[in-house]
Amino acid sequence: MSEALTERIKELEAEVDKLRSQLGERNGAGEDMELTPHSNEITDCKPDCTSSSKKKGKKGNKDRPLDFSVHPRRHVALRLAYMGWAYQGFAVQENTENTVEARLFEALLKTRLIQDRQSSNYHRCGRTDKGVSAFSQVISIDLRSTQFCGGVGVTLPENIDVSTKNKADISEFPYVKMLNRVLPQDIRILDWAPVAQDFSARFDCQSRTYRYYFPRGSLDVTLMADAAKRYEGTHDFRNLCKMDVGNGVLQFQRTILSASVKAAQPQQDANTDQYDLFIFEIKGLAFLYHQVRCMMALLLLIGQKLEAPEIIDQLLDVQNNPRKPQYSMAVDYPLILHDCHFDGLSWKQETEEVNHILAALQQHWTQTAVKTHILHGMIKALEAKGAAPSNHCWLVEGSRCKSYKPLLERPVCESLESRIEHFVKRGRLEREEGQNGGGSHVYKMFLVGLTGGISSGKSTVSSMLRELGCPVIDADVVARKVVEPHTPAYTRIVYHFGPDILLENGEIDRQKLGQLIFTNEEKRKLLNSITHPEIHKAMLKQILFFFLRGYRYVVLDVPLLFETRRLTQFLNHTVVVYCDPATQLSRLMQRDGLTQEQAEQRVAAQMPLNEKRGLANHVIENSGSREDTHRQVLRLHTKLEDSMDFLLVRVMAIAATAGLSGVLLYAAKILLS
Ligand SMILES: CC(C)(COP(=O)(O)OP(=O)(O)OC[C@H]1O[C@@H](n2cnc3c(N)ncnc32)[C@H](O)[C@@H]1O)[C@@H](O)C(=O)NCCC(=O)NCCS
Ligand SMILES: Nc1ncnc2c1ncn2[C@@H]1O[C@H](COP(=O)(O)OP(=O)(O)OP(=O)(O)O)[C@@H](O)[C@H]1O
Repeated sequence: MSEALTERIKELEAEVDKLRSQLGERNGAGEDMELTPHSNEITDCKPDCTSSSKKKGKKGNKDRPLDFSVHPRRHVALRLAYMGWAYQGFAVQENTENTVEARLFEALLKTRLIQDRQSSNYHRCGRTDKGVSAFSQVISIDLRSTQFCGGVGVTLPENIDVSTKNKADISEFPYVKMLNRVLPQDIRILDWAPVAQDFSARFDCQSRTYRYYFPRGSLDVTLMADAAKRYEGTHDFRNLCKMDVGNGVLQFQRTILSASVKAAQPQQDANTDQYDLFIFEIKGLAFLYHQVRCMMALLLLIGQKLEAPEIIDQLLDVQNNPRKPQYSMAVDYPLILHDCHFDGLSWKQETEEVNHILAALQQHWTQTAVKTHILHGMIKALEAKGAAPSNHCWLVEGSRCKSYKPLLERPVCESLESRIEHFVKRGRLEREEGQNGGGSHVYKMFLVGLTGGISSGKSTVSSMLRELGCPVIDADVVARKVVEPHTPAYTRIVYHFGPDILLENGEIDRQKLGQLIFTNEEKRKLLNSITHPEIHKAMLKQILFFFLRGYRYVVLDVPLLFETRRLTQFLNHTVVVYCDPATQLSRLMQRDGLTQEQAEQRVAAQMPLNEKRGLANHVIENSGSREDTHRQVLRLHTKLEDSMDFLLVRVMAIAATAGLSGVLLYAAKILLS
């Protein structure tokens, strides 16, 4: 009886072990679970935080609201490394929570380095797809700072007297340490750099380097290395990428600065062991969708001697081979965004943190290398028993046909022209006839007007759109710029409203001017007649700037859109942010510290919100929660991305012939006439 019981216990223990190991595997990056577990504690780390002070200060801090408006902000670049294997890609997506960016923002919020994503002035250097890793992804963002004495990238709080603050040489928040404490182990911040306010990780990146790792197998790596050189230079890569015409990509020329195939361990070059690892390394200014994986697929075919190296030249020759042959690209997991190059950034490392990261990587490497060698030992043992090693290349997606069909004899994908035709038919592209009969294509661009009543939530909505990557021009911000001292509008305002309207430092006293114009229609009209032409001119310059940078649409956040009507003729979409009158009034009083009478005067200075609602073709109802508004903004964003009702702004075509000044002249004529 007791023997049977012991036997049964053993069986159950074995079962438990089995289930445990299955659970480990199902957790995706199972190896990570065995690493030092990450702490979830820190929420409000002070610059001098140590583990003991952290423990003391933690309790009670967690849910205490933090007034971000009394802290300096600092525009910084953060460099991060991640193992992308367990993630659905870098950028946030609507249909999954499992992205690197989602984890990153959770950490930024948890550490209270940002108030929310919308107001964080965030840009990323590149997107990496599902399964792709990065050693040097760079983002730019505004973080809370300790620097009341200013410094590179620092913006001091507006509504507190910084002269009362301690300006001694106080150290900055330990950004790297703070974030790494709350990030998952497979995402690490490496270092940070203070950057100028206008720095953008997206637009200021000089070049990007990708690496693709692969074992030698039965590949002829020397042939691959020679072939890789053929990628260098500026070529049309339409046959070596996924053509993303639907997202406005019509130009497939890209410049590759260098391309090489080399042994991962230099001394292995001379060996012939099929288990040695090699790297395809490629540096370019910018890359097309799936470009590196297509380039690697071709190299793998060449390495297997299924194609000659000349196939690269043939596929880059789009005159003779205008359509991409059907082929599978290389798999995702060996690809890594190895480096993003920026000029003149002064990266700051936190030594202790780098040591931690290194130790964690060594631990991870040990586990993985040991597993690799266990597998290697098994393979070798089977080979020694006479098993025939497979010549199969495991790095290409999809199944493999028994007999190889050369690329140039395969069925081809749709041509670029027919893809463009498809989108022309759907109204997303327009054909431009050239003077000598030749046709070119202009991607249609459009303007979206976002408006509402005072304090109805325009800025709230426009921040959400910005966060989704939409370019937004805020008329209130522009209105402040155009009345800075010594601008033409400033001079005219002082002339008409008198020097009493100025603060001691010579700037316009906005509160005083507000009191004057919101209680007097004539004065309001006078101010509008001075400021509005200047505001429209400045906005126009920004619109062109965005279009010339390749944006397909721009959102104009203009409170008086329907009152002035000057811009409405150029808009394809108008969006009104609505909220019920009582909510609008109470939010306005609360935000601006106004009496009910003052708030009512300001509301009355504008077209009734109900009327505006009737004039718009999209309405965002913002009387409820921010989450509710966010859901509506996501839907609006999808509509804009898919929009087919375009107003063609032909500035790009004109820019090509007349240059930017020509464009400005042309557009100014339209907008300011
Ligand atoms: C009157 C001024 C100095 C008050 O400045 P203040 O910093 O207090 O407010 P801010 O500029 O942030 O505007 C807040 C809101 O007031 C409303 N508002 C602003 N100007 C006007 C106006 N002329 N008529 C009706 N509503 C206005 C808008 O809803 C705006 O979003 C300033 O608004 C101004 O210069 N207005 C004239 C320029 C203008 O029309 N701006 C609106 C953008 S087109
Ligand atoms: N859904 C919401 N729930 C709670 N508060 C909100 C919501 N939407 C906006 N607010 C708050 O209402 C106030 C007005 O919002 P916001 O500044 O976005 O309005 P606006 O239309 O841009 O104002 P203005 O016309 O003055 O520029 C702000 O204090 C904002 O934080």
